[in-house]
This record gives sequence, structure tokens and C-alpha cells, in this order.
Amino acid sequence: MSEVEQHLKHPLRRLWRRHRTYRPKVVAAVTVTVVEKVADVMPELLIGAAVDVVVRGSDSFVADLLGVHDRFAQIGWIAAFNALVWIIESSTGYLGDVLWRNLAQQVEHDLRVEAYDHVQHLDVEWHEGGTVGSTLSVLNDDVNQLERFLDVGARTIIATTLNVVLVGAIFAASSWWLTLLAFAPIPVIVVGSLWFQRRLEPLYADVREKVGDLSGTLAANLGGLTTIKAFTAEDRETARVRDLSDRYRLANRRAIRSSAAFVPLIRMAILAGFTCTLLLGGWAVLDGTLEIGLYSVLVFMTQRLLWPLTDVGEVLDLYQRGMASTRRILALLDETPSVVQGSATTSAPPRGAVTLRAVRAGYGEAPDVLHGIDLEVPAGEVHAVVGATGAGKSTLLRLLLRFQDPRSGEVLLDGHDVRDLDWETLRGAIGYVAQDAFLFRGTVAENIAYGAPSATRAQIEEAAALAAAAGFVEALPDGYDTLVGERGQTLSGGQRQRLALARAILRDPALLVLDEATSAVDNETEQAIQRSLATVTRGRTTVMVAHRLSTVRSADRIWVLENGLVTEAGTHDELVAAGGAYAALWAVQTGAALLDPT
Ligand SMILES: Nc1ncnc2c1ncn2[C@@H]1O[C@H](COP(=O)(O)OP(=O)(O)OP(=O)(O)O)[C@@H](O)[C@H]1O
Repeated sequence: MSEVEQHLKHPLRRLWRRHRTYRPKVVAAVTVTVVEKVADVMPELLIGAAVDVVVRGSDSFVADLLGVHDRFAQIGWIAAFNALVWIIESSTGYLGDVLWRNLAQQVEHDLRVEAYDHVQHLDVEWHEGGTVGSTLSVLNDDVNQLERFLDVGARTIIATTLNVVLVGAIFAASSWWLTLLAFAPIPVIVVGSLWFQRRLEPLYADVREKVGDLSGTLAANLGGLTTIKAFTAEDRETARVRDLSDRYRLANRRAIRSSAAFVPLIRMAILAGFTCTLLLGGWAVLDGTLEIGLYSVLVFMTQRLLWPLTDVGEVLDLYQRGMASTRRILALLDETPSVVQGSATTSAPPRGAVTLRAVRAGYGEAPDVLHGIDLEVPAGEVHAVVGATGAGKSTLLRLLLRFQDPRSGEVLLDGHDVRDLDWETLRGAIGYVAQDAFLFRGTVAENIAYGAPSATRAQIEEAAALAAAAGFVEALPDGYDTLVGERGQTLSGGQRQRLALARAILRDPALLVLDEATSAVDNETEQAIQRSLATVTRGRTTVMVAHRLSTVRSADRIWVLENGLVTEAGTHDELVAAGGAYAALWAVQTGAALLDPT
């Protein structure tokens, strides 16, 4: 389906098509509501029948229908039928409530989980495009909004429509001219509703957009609170939030102003219809052209027909919000990742050999960051990538995990193009430690075992020891069972890095990818990690990025990246001897440059 077609298609139709499993539930809920509504109009008919019995006695409608001529018995029958109607109405009311609410909850649950799962599979670049806040608001607010519409709105729409049809049928069977009078206000209400609907739609879309902006900024600011504090930007940020919140409030105010005007308009129309039926119907009874029983039914029915229509404003409100939200949910579900897994798996155990051939890569519309990289990491070797900041080192590592694909050229793992491999084969072979070590809410042990949930405590402790993390973990109040806060904020940067390293080691991957994995630890800890890494990386393919050259000194091969191109490659000693960029960097880092002014 093209984008335009998708947009044109009504969101409820799309939901109906997508989620076939709801259909029986929808049918059951609608059926129960129909029965409830039929039972609901009965009491007015029974009042009319009772009046008819009192006025016409043994000639009444009930007498004809049941063949019972005693007035007391007739009233008794009406009362008994009335009791039955109330029982049906109460039980279908209960059942309808349960069915509609559960349906709404089910849809809410399914859509939230589906949207979350979908979002997880979207491109890393999509996530980096600053969409966290608005994605959160789709997963929370929009999904809730749809639930509210299904819970209250959909049911009311069906009930009101049915009401018009049933009452209309009763009217039509009674008096054609009173039917016309009672129904006269309906076009005004319908045209008014449609006009309001068109007016409200963009206003609610605006409200949703504003709340997305607001939650985006709130999420970003709460994540970066320490930076805000460090730059004493609290007042500025409060002003920004105030401004965004105010825009949200004003957008809501515009929507409220329009939607609030709706009910008074409908009331005026209802008043006209009701007064006409009361007055002209009453005169008709006095003239003897209308039965008094029928008159009392129709007066009550006019109320029953028109008053529920005052809910139309509220329901349209819910409908508009619900549809704006559904469109956003569906738009999120329509997002397609450009990086999708291949289908190939390999039978041989992975060895982690990496080859990059003429790789060009970049972000969005921006020019290339990597300008044609050729690089070879044979299985079992430890290779390092160094270079100035912004040279493209992290970008290169991202290609290995397929966080993005190259614009041209190819990336191979054990001779297979990474684009052909499925995620488990590709990413399952890699232990990755990101520059910004991310920890989840949970215990230290759970965080280490994140990539190997079935690991034993002994294996977890061994991995922690190899990552030089055992010491500090054991000193924590509850050791491995200590809870780390959200994003691991209760730990230092170096501690987080070591846990992330332990997490990668525990996976026992064929290829270890370390992006500045030890940048935040002190020299002493780094040396401890280096010693451990010597064990961990023995015979294991490793690609590491590091700024601190002492970290990569013992690598089998070092690749020097400058402005997206490999400019040098070799062992540490070879590169130092070559006297190029690496040698200069080494001199700066060891202080040799300061000692030797030439
Ligand atoms: N997610 C992104 N979106 C757009 N551009 C990006 C993104 N990540 C990196 N870049 C750009 O790509 C270039 C290379 O960045 P990269 O992170 O690969 O460099 P690096 O060598 O790892 O730097 P550092 O040593 O600072 O980590 C930079 O110019 C950067 O602005």
C-alpha cells in the first residue's frame, strides 16, 4: 500500500484489517449492546401501554395482545414484563461493559507491545533522529487514547445510532407528522457535528504534536540533568519547558473552545423538537386525533431520541482524539527499517574474521564519513583502530554490527557479507562494548548476564574478574545482587565500563568489538583490564578502538584512520618506526614530544 493510500484509509478500517482476532470480540460486544439498547427503550413503551390500559380498559392494546381483559391483571402483566426487561438490561449492561472494556484493554495491550517490538527493529539511525520523546508519547498517550475511545466512544456511537433507529421506527409506526417534527432537529445536529468534526481534527492533531514536543524535551532534559546543572541552565530549561507546556496548553485551549461550543448548539435543536412534539401532540390528543397512550410514549421518546445526541459532542471529541492517536500509532507501525536481517545462517562455528572492502559510509544526507576503507582482521587476531576524534572509528564498528549499512562496498564476517546473515548469526557472534556503557535497571549480576541469561553465578563472577570488576562489585553493599539505578547512574563511568566489558566477555563471542571500552578507567585499572584482556583475547578475534595508545600497543595490527581513510597500518613498533601520524600521536601521549622539541 502506498503512503498516500495508507493515509487515506480510515484508521479504524486499517485496525480492523490488521487485527482479525478481535473480530469475534467486536461482534459479541456489538450484539450485547444491541440487546441492551432494545431493552432500554422498552420502559417508555410500557408506560404508554399502562396509560393505555388505564384509559381504554378492556379495549387496550395489552388486552388485544394477551386476551386478558381485567385491568388489574393487565397492569400486573406489564409490571412483570417490565421486571424482565430490567433484568435483561442490567445483565446486558454488565456484559457489554465487560466486553467493551476488555476489548479496549486487549487492543491497548496488543498495540503497545506490537509498536514497541516494531520500534526495536527500526534502524539505529531512526532512533538517533531525536524521536525518543515522540515515540514514548505514541507508546503511552496515543495507545491510551485509543483505549479510551474503544472503551467509551465506540460503545456510545453504536448505542446512539441504534437509539435513533429504534425510536425512529416507533415514531414512524405511530404518527408520520410527529415523526417529522421529532426528527427535524437531527439534520441540524448531524451537519453541525460534521462541521465540528472537520474543525476539531486539525486542532487535535496540533495538540498531539505539542504533547510530543513536550515529552521529547522532558525525556531529554531528565536524561541530561547533570549537564543542565553543570551549566547552571536550570532557569533556561525551565523556561523552555514552560514555553512548550504553554504551547500544549494553548493548543488544548483552541480545541476546548471549539468542542465546548458544540453541546449548547445541540441543546437548542433538541428544545425545538421536544417543544413541538409536546405542544402539537397534546393538541392532537385534545382533538381526538392521537391516542393518549401513544402521546405519552412519543413525548418520552422525543426525549429518548434527542437527549442522547448531546453526548455526540463528547463522543466526537473522543473519536477525533482516538483517530489522531490511531493514525500516529499506525504511522509508527508503517515505518520500515532499511537495515533488515539476511536469511543466511552458518553451520560452522563463527571465527570472527572481518573484512572491509572499499567501504563508504555516512549518515543521512551528509557526505561520506568513511571514504573507501579496506581492512582485514584475520580470525584470532587482535586489531586496533586509532585516529583523531571524528575520524570515523565508531562508524566503522557500527558497520560490523550492522547498526547501519555501508553506502557502497562490503563488510564480511568469516567471508559472508554481513547483509546476508540473520541477526542471531551476526550479532550472536559479536561481543560489543559501546563507548557509552549502558546498564539496565536491575542487579549487577543481571546486567553482566544480559547477553547470556542462562549463565551461572560462577560464570558471571569469572567474567567480572576478567573485566577487573570483581573487586568493586564485591565491595558493593549487596555484591552481585546490588541494584544499579536506571542507566546504571549509581556507578562510576569506569565501573559501568567494566560491567559492560564483563557482559561482552560472558557471551564468549567469536568477535570482540570494543569501542573505547576502557576510556573511563584510571591507568591502574586499565593495566589490570589489559592483563585480563590478554587472556580474553587470546585466540579470539578482537577489534578495538582506543584513544589511549598504551591500550593498543600489543595489538597484532593497528589501523590508523584519518578523515575516513586508512592512512597507516602495522604493529606498534612498525608504526612508531615509520614516523607518521601514529608515531606523532605516540610521542604526544608518552610525553616524548614535550621532551624533544624537534
Ligand atoms: N548518529 C550520527 N548521525 C550523524 N552523524 C554522525 C553520527 N555519528 C557520528 N556522526 C558523524 O560521523 C563522523 C565520525 O564519527 P565517529 O563517531 O565514527 O568518529 P570517531 O572516530 O569514533 O570519534 P570519537 O573518537 O570522538 O568517538 C563525525 O563527523 C560525526 O559527526
